[in-house]
Amino acid sequence: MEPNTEALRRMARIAAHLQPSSTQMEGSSLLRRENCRAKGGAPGFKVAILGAAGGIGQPLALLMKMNPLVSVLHLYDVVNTPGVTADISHMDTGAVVRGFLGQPQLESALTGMDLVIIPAGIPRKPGMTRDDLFKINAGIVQTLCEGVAKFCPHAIVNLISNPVNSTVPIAAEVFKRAGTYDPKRLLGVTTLDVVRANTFVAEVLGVNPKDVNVPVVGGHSGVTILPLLSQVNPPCSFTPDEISYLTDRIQNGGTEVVEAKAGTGSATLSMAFAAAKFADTCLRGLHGDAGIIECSFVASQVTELPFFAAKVRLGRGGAEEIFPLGPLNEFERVGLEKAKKELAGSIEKGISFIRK
Ligand SMILES: NC(=O)c1ccc[n+]([C@@H]2O[C@H](COP(=O)([O-])OP(=O)(O)OC[C@H]3O[C@@H](n4cnc5c(N)ncnc54)[C@H](O)[C@@H]3O)[C@@H](O)[C@H]2O)c1
Ligand SMILES: O=C(O)C[C@H](O)C(=O)O
Repeated sequence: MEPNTEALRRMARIAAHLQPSSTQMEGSSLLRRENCRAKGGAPGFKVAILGAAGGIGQPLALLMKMNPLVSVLHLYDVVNTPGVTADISHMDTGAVVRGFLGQPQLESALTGMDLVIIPAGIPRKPGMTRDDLFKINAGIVQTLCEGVAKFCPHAIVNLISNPVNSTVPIAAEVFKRAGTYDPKRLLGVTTLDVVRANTFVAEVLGVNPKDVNVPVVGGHSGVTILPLLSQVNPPCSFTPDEISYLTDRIQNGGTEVVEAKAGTGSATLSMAFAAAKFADTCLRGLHGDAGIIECSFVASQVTELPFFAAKVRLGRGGAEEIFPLGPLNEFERVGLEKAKKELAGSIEKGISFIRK
């Protein structure tokens, strides 16, 4: 390559990196940037985290910065993103990190994104249910999803904010109203239930959790969290006492953490791990990898309810296939009826929040 061609390319790369959105909160580092030869952007996907300065958002940002499938990472919050962005951006991995602060910067945060992960909203304190978060989080999710509909309508959305059983229907209604709804691209994140189930089942079996896969269906709250212990992979059996212990522990894993944190929040680190795992499966699906299957709370016809968590196959279009629940034992059939009863109310509450 001619030396002057390489110099021109370098200048172009620097100019591209110094576009307005990348400098919004970084004025003081501009001079130092101008001395850089180039800022290499790896090929890959563009990912935004909304709520990036929070308990989940920060470790999730760290994990997404480590993901080789991510080329650009946008960190948006209503507080503290300058510090989080400066910190994460020093990691020597390929993804270019940009920070965005407050509603006026939501457009820049979202434009061009392939995947939007939403952990924005308040967490539980001891004694609260996830539904107690509805009052505040419903409005936050509505506003952010209105932004997604406007600025990156084709992005895949991973919704973490609780109560997931209601916030996913809220997001669906926002997208329908905007005319951008694609049910395959809206995924409620229930991976933490699977991560917990794998961990607790592995403890009982005395094996490595990496070698265990427990399908968890239904929703993400109390009895709606339905682990299918009859379908554990690799196949195994449990005593009635083990089934009762495991079901209870998986359904109440969130509360276990809320109580242990004693008023300072809910699961953040294990959740960031679970969210990063789920986001990675979505990106691998977008990338065209085959056989990517995870549980997620999605629009579905697996039951008579409009939304249900089940195993889904992730592909270029998002949740491209939703698998039936498979054969359930009597204990699971009873659990399914309880789950559906509670889920119906939570879904309706989310839908009517937007349709009101
Ligand atoms: N789906 C799951 O499995 C799961 C697991 C754990 C927690 N959660 C939920 O995730 C949410 C976040 O939990 P956390 O522990 O990170 O809480 P947190 O309070 O530590 O962080 C939330 C962040 O959201 C930000 N935020 C608030 N309003 C916003 C807005 N309009 N736009 C952008 N950002 C905004 C806050 O500034 C804060 O930084 C809670 O609702 C919690 O219940 C879900
Ligand atoms: O329990 C919570 O409130 C947070 C989250 O939903 C969890 O399962 O840890």
